[in-house]
Parts: sequence; structure tokens; C-alpha cells
Amino acid sequence: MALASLKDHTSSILPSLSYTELLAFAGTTYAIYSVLRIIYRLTLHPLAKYPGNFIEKISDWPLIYYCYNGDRHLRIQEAHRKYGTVVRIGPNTLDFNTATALSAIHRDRNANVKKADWYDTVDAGSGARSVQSVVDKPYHAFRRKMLLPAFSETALREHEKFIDNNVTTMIDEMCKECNQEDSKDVWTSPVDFMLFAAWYGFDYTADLAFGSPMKLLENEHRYVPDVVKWTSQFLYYVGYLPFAPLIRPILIHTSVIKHLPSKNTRDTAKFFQIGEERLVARQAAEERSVENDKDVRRDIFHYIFHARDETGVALSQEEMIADASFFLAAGSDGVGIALSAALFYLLQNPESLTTLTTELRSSFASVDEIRLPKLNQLPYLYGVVEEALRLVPCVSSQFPREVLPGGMTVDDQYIPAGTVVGTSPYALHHNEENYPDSFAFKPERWLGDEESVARAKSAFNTFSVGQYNCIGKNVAYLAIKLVIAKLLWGYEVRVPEEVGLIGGGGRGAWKGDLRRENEYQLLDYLVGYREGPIVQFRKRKV
Ligand code: HEM
Repeated sequence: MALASLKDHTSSILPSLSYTELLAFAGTTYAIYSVLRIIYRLTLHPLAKYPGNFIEKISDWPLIYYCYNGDRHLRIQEAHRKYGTVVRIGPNTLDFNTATALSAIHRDRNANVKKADWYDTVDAGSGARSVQSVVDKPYHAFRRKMLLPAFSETALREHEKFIDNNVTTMIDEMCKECNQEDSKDVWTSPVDFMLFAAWYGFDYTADLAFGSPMKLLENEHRYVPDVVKWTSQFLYYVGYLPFAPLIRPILIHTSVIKHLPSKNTRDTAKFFQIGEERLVARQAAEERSVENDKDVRRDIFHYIFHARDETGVALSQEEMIADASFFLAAGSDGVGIALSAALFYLLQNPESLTTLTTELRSSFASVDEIRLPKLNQLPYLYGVVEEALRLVPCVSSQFPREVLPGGMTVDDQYIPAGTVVGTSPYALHHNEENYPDSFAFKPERWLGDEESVARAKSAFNTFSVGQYNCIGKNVAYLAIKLVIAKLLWGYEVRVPEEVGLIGGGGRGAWKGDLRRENEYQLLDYLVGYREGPIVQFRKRKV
């Protein structure tokens, strides 16, 4: 029908063409347009002078494929290795690999950039934008302000006990085979540490946010990590599709995703529902405790319910629901990845494991003593956590920013308006200038002379930097350190001989030239997917 009317309209210009001829004409026109566009992108385009892989200079599809495939971080790092510190990774996209660029693009509050269009797709399925996907700067400042009290130093001290309860559950569940009276010298059966770390992530985050763990550690809602993996991958590449602007109005902030006919979308809807239901239950509990003047639970949402800006405005119900779902994903997976990576590298580096264990056991006389502020004063623990977060940043590729009218200067290069720019944590963390022997696990690099520590810190980008950086960073450090400290204080850990150290490249899903055998592997989605290590525990001999 549409084709017939198109033919009517064009018949005066293209008299008596058949359907086939019309299609051939359209195809040829498109082919000529595409060839001219390629020539333009390689010659007259403002980014034509920048180096990069040919295919990435002429088309956005490789980037989309890398996002789908989970190896975008490796591709970008390899491109920097080949071409230098600034690389064209898409027709309109540059990636910079220096600490100075990190400052110019992300740390500088006045940088002439905005979050790129990709962020418009991040909250598909939620009723509103979460704070992370807000692009408008003043509106983001308001959203961030409403969250800040929940992440203050005072709040963190309140948060510690909520996190700690879940650490105890995790360790009890994981090590129960060696905690019986008659099994003191017994190693547990092999345990998939990655799974326990992921379950712990969701449990502590839900407990901390709403006062109700999701009980994945106790065998409830165990579909959730797979849902987050699927949703992350989907949202990661969909946001870069050339026709994304057309599908956004259908997909975003509507309930369409809940009605798509697949198990993954149904489970995703269930996951969003959990965030919403728990928030509503938490609101009711807060109202009761205020009415009855009972002990108030000072968790994340306690602070958010009471936050107001200077004109007395609070977050709307939709905004709180969107942030609730975002917290569940943001707070859990990064912590799970950091824990798995830390244990992988400690097992691969027995000297580091011994140094850390000695530091922990000599610093605390009992497991109950393991808490703030002393936890944050242990140098080697700090080095281990920093190094795990450096080697395996959970968001590994650039947080895309679009240059605004007027352009900007990055590393002495003038970048025109409309260009998408960023710095990729994985590439930056493997830049030898800042991290000599960058693929090696060296907690000491964070404890050495002032100058090299300052250099390492200046390029550290796991939590991003500047006004959009991770607001939950201190919570994350606490959630990571409590597990590592309590586990290694009370238990010995080893790799089962028959299994070997799982998590490195070279096998199964982790095959590929760029996936190194001794490196903990990640599928670079919105949050990363990983495997292993598989480990055994035995109660420490006192
Ligand atoms: C190891 C753990 C974590 C890592 C590596 C991490 C990383 C990040 C990164 C890279 C961003 C910036 C993303 C962007 O610009 O697009 C971010 C933002 C954010 N993170 Fe985290 N995160 C972690 C844990 C947490 C936790 C525990 C929470 C809260 C419970 C949290 C809440 C947030 C929020 C609310 C934002 C958005 C901030 C804003 O836009 O103003 N994160 N995180």
C-alpha cells in the first residue's frame, strides 16, 4: 500500500518504473549515499585526522557489535596500544587515554560537555529517569542533592551494621561445611565465589536501601543476577543503535518492556517490581516509625524521604522508584565484581595473600573488631582493593560525553561540537605511563613513593570522577573490605586442584586474542559479567 502510493507520487518524475526497478533505484541511491558518506568520514570529516581502525572510522556498527559481544574495553585498549593516546573509535567518537583528558572531560565541572544520547536509553522499563541517566545539568544537580545526605560520612557509620549483617550471612552460607563442631580441619567442597559475591551484592544493597535483603544468599530470587546481565547487555548496545532515537519513545519510561514476549523481559519487569514494592513498603514503615516516634532505621531511603532542596521540593514517587531500581543494580554488581577479582588475584599471587592475611590477623584480635574506622587504616588491604578495582573496572569503557556548541580543548586538541568524547577506565588503567607493568597485580603500587602514588591516583577511573561520579563509592569500599577482611581473618582459602583457577582468559566464552590467560575476564556490558574463582575454605587454625 505504502509502496503503491510512493510509486504514484514518484510516477511523474520516474515514469513507468516497475516495483523492482523502483527498489533497485532506491538501493542504488542508498549505496551511492553510503559510499559518499564513507569518503566524507575518511577525508573532510572534522575527525578525519585522528588515527583508528578503518572500520570504526567509517561506521558505528563495530562499536555496537563490541558492546553486544562484551569485548569493547579490550578493543579500545588495543586501539590505544596501536595508535596512541587519542583514537577515533567511531565516526564521531574519540577516546582519550591520559589522566589530563580524564580531568578535562570528567573532573572539570565547567567542561563544555553533556552526557551523550546513549544515556537516554539506560532506564528503559523504569517509570522515570534514575539520577544516572539525567542529562540536564541543573536537574541532575537537584537529583544528586536529594541523595547526598544518604551517602554522607554520618550515614556511612549507620550503614555499616546493615552491610555487616549480610557479610555474616554470606560467610556463614559459603563456609558452613567447615563450621560444624566436627569439621574444623575440613576444606569445604568447591564453592563458586562469583555467585556468592553476586548474591551478597544484591542482599546487602536491598537491605541498605530499604531494610529488606532480597535473600539470594538464602536461595530466593536467584534469577536476579541473570536478569541484570541480560538487561545490561541489551541496554548497552541498544543505546548506540543508529535508530535508537526512533525506538526510545516506545521503549523508555513506558510499560512496553513488561509486555514483550520473552522470559528475560518478564524477569526484568519482575526485578523492577521488586524495587517498587520494597520502596512502597519502606515508605509505610518510615511513616509508622515517625508517627509512633519509634526507633527510626537510618538506611538509604530514610535519608532520601526527608531530603528537600532549598525551596522545600522533595523527589517525586516516580523519581524515587527509578533510583531504587538503579541502586539495586549499581550497588550490587560492582561490589560482586571487585570481590571476585580481588580473590582471583590474591590466589594467583600467594605472597600478596600471605601479606594481607598477616596484616588482618595482626590488626584485629577478634572478628567483631573488624569495622570502621580501623578497616580504612590498613595499608595493604587498601592496596589490594585499589588494585582489583584498577585491573577490573566494572564499567570498563568510556562514559560518553557530547561536546557542546563552542567545542572544547582536550590534550591541546580542539574538539568540535557534536563529537562524543570520553576516557575508558580499562584502557586508562593499562596505560604504562601511569601503571608500569600494568597487567601485573601489585598492591604495592598504591603504597610506594608519593610521586608514583599520585600518578596512579590521577588516572584511576573506576568510579568515574567529577560531578557525575559514583555517589556510592564509600559504601562500595566498605562492602568490599568487610568481606575480604572477615573472610581472610577467619578462614584459609585455596583453589581446588582438580578445577584450577577459573576466571582468566583462554577458555570457552573467554577465548580470543585479546583475552589474556592470567587476567580476570569481564564481559563489558553496562555492568560486567564474569566467572570464578571456584575456591575452598577451611577454618583458620588459631
Ligand atoms: C565497586 C562498586 C561500584 C562501582 C565500580 C561503581 C561505579 C560507578 C560509576 C563508574 C558511575 C558513573 C557512571 C556514569 O557516569 O555513567 C557510578 C554512578 C553511580 N553509582 Fe556507583 N559504583 C559502585 C557502587 C555503587 C553503590 C554501592 C551505590 C549505591 C548504593 C552506587 C550508586 C551510584 C549512583 C547513584 C550513581 C549515579 C551518580 C550520579 O549520576 O550522580 N554505586 N557508579
